Amino acid sequence: MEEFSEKTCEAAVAPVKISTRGLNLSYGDRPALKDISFDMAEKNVTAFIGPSGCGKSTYLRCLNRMNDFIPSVKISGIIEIDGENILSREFDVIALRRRVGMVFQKPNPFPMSVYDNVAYGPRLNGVKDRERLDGIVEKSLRGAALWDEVCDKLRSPGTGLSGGQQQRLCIARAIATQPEVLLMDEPTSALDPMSTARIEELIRELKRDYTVVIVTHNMQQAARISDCTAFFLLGELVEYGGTTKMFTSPCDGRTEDYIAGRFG
Ligand SMILES: Nc1ncnc2c1ncn2[C@@H]1O[C@H](COP(=O)(O)OP(=O)(O)OP(=O)(O)O)[C@@H](O)[C@H]1O
Repeated sequence: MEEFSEKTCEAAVAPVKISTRGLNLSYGDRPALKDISFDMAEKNVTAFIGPSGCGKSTYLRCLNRMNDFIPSVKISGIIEIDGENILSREFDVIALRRRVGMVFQKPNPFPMSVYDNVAYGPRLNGVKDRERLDGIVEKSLRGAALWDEVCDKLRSPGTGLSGGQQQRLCIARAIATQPEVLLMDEPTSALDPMSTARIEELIRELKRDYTVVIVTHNMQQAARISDCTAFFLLGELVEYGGTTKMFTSPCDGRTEDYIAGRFG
């Protein structure tokens, strides 16, 4: 494969997990992503920053082929996960969505109990044995730092938890199927500062086991939790590199202006 050395993150300390080359996406005739090429490392946190409408969520949705649901989308280029092109027609999308979990902006627990929310994915995958399910539910809730708060109300509705707890429940649900990659689209934007701090701490823990990709409008959040940062502007990846470097000495004037709050 062609080398794009400027598209690797100097702060990444692990092998490449997700490699994107020449990715273009348009909604009908309106381009939303233009010639995106970069590599994300395994078990790192990569943050996507940039003003509204610059293509961050669109790129995130490419990683689990959610854009397949939008009929007007035209896409070209390559995204490889572990060396396999996930955009190819032959790629098993159901298997991909098992490998790539997603957490959305607003907590969206299913209208069922805490237990059933977490057991939902494993059950879909054919796990029926009660003891095994109990084990998965406990492990996932512990992994999402929620177990201690809900272990005595597993049969209560997930929607009855606080907003921050609901978002951690959604994280538990996402990790219950043991994905390799966890996508998070502004996961704390609907939460109060305390719940946000709890989720940020959790994200730092999650990267022990998962490759985390997070879209955030909060620059301090990107600086606190990510190893590498990608700055998108008008569908282009303007700059990509180690978070510390990006926030202290960015290479591109547009990155500097955005980080300094001069636009966006
Ligand atoms: N389903 C869609 N149909 C048509 N255009 C869309 C669709 N989703 C996004 N777009 C357009 O694609 C562009 C990129 O949007 P996208 O949501 O990816 O940006 P974003 O950087 O994630 O924005 P935000 O930070 O506000 O979430 C925007 O111009 C948007 O209007």
